[in-house]
This record gives sequence, C-alpha cells and structure tokens, in this order.
Amino acid sequence: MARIGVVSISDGRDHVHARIADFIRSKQDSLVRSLQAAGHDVVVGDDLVATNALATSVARKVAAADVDVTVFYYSVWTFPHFTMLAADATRSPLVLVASTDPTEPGLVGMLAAGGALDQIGRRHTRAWGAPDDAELVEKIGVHAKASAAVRSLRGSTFGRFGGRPMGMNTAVANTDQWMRKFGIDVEEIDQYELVLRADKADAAEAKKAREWIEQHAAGVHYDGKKLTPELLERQIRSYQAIRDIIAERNLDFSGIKAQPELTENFATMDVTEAFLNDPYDWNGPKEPHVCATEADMDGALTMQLFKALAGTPVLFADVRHYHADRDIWDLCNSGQHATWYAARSDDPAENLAKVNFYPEVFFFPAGGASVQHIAAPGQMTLGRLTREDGEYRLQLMLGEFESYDDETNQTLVNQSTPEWPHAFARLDAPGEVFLSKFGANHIHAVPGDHRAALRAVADQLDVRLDEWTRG
Ligand SMILES: C[C@H](O)[C@@H](O)[C@@H](O)C(=O)CO
Repeated sequence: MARIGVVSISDGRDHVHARIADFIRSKQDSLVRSLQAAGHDVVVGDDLVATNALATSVARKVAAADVDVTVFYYSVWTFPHFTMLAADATRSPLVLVASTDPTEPGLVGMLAAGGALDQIGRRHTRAWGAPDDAELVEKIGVHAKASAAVRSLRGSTFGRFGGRPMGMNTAVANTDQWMRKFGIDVEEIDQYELVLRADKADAAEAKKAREWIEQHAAGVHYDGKKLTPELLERQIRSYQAIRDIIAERNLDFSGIKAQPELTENFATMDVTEAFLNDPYDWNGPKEPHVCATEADMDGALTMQLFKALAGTPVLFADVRHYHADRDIWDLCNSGQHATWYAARSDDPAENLAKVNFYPEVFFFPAGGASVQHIAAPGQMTLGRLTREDGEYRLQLMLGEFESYDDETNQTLVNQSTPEWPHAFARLDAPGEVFLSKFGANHIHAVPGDHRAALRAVADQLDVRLDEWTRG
C-alpha cells in the first residue's frame, strides 16, 4: 500500500484553537486509524497547524518522510493561509479532506482553502465524509496508489533494443519529453548485442528451459523447418541474453524491435518477450519485467504504469480484428502475451497446459515459436498513453475478456492468425468510437477495474483523459 501524510489544519485564534484542539485530534486519530486499517503507512504531522510557522514546519517534516500524498484535514473552520503555506512546503499531490460533522464548519474550511489553492493554480483533490467512511478512505487510497505508481517511473530506465520497427511512428517517443514528464531515461541498445550475447548464453540452461517448456506446454509443434529444438533454444538464449543485460544495465523495463532484422535473420522474440513479462520462468517465480514488442515506447510506458497499479503481468496486443457480429475484439499479436494470461495461475504448469508453441508464420522467415493461447476470461482495464499533436493523453476503458467452447474459439482464431495468442475482448466502448479515435495499433490490459487510479494518474501527470464507456 501507499505512504500517506496527514496534516490537520486549525483556526489561528489562540482561544478558538484551545477550545477545538481536542475535537480536531479525535477526528484526526479516527481518520488515521481508518487509513492504517486499509493497509497504508500513515505519517502524521507532529502538531496541529494553528500558526503560520507551524504550517510550514509541520508540512516540511511530513514531506521529508517521502509520502505519496499529503492529506490536509479540515474538521473545523481553518485559516486558509495555513493551507497555502503548508502546500508550498510539500511537493506531493494534495488531498483536501473535510469532516462533514456539522457541529464544526469543516466543509467551510476546505472550500476556503481549496479556493485559495485554485487561485495559485495548485492542483488538489477534494474529499469529504466521516473519518471512518469507507468511501472516503478508498478515495484517499486511490490517489496515494496513483501517486506511488507515477513516482515509481521517476528515476527509471527503459532499455530500447533496436529502434523504430517497420516505420511505426507510434512506437517511438521523444526522450526529452519522457525525462521531463515522467523522469525516465532511455538506454539505446543495438540488437547486435542481443545476438552476440544469445550465442554465448549458457547452453545447459537453454536445454533445461526447452525441456521444461516441452514438459509443461499443451504442445511444442516442431516442423523441422521453422520450429526446431535449436530454434526454440535460440529464442530461450535471447531471453537469457536480455535478462543479463537488464541486470548489468539496471533496466527497469524494455522493448525489442525484432522486425525485420531478427525476424528475418535470427528468430522471433515471442518466447523471449512472453517469459520476460511472465511472473516465472524455468528457474521459478520472478518479478515480471515489462518488455514491449516492436520496441513500442509508449506501449511499454503504459504497461509499466499498469503493472505498478495492478501488480500483475500486463497484456500487450495488436488490435487485430473487430467481430462486429459479436461485438468482440480480437486482441492478437505475434509478440508477447505473457503465458500467465492463459489461466492467470501462479502455477506455470496450469498456464502452460493451455499454451501451444507453433512454428512462426510467413511474416517471419527466421522462424522460432509463437506462443499461442486464448486469454482467460474476466474483467479488464484496457488502454494506452497515446499522443495527439505532441501531448500525451490516456485512452482508457473497461472490458471483459471472453472465452468460448473449443469450436467457437477455433472458428474465431481461424479468421486471423491461429498460431498467435488471442484475447477476445468485449470493450465498454462503441466500436465506431474506438476505431475513429484510438491512437495506436497496440493496446494494453490488466485484470480488474483500475480506472479510478488511472484517472488520478492522468490528473497527477497532467495528461488528458480520453475515457470511453457505453454509459
Ligand atoms: C505481421 C506484422 O509484422 C505484425 O508484427 C504486425 O501486425 C504488428 O504486430 C504491428 O503491431
């Protein structure tokens, strides 16, 4: 969970403060208990803010504890300039919370303080309710979680293997904009290093990994040409190479160009990317490493944010086909759908039992395996950071992954590329709107409804929110 600062503001008249201090403390204690019960680490101001000097000193101490958000708490009428000074002393997002107990003018305090912050353009969120109100606690938690996700990007490094694939402008972002807006550095790595390191990778591990895949997968469909044990091991060696480069260069997330150089002359990166994104490999459980197909920078950025919020692997897919008759989208891409999505189990054997490794199709002459499965059903949050006229926007919607009987699944996958992984998504967005407005060929998804946190992320990043729903 997140780290939340709580600073209670008071009235600047000594005699009034003396009379209401116990009331403020009891409300504050109750709010702090509720936040702690929700699993948050709470840093409480070391005094009530009843003077201008305390406004600065109390807020500075809370800020020094590196909180994700700071709550300014209004249970009484407060002097607004205390809020202004306290806000200036903290850089974290602010949540102004008013107590709705009518015995004291808490709402009035919040409105006066919020209005003052508006006047100087200091963004903040407002919330109100009893200190043990579950909705209030949830709302504060959402902003704190969003802030933790945004902050996790700052100081991170994206490893970009290769460059723009096949002229795909949407896969390339501006590195200055990334540093300024998100605090992310981009390390450029030539794919030659991947090839070199793959050739030198530990052969015993590659063999062990191939046998592990053969043992657990629904099928490894060797054909003696496009998919051989040697080619599968080459894909595994590429995973080993990237894993080692990630460790050496401290990469937080990455992307691989692959097309056309590697897919024409070496192997597809599908196995490599799938297991980087998975929460396990043949050596056991591990942290998922976000790795975007086609070195898609904004795709990887979206995935890194989604991962920070959901804590799961993130789906990356082409928006391949709209089955208008069923109102279902086929999200399908040769690249990485983490095998975890097949059954969403912590046990790799349960997922791999639904995964087939097929010889790559005609697009990719160098061959290797594609990692085929149909994503398990369930509610999903889908979207992507895209850019319009140089400015980021978050395109966001809810959806439902569906899966059907074997015959229907087969009929559907046969209409596109059956050898590739598929997620059948019923989007909470009209097909017309999606196709007219979505700003990329790639979309990303995580299980559950994370829209509230993503709205807060967009607000904190000052990114326009483009949210769709059928209403
Ligand atoms: C077949 C192409 O080469 C695919 O890689 C293409 O459909 C994409 O994945 C584009 O995102």
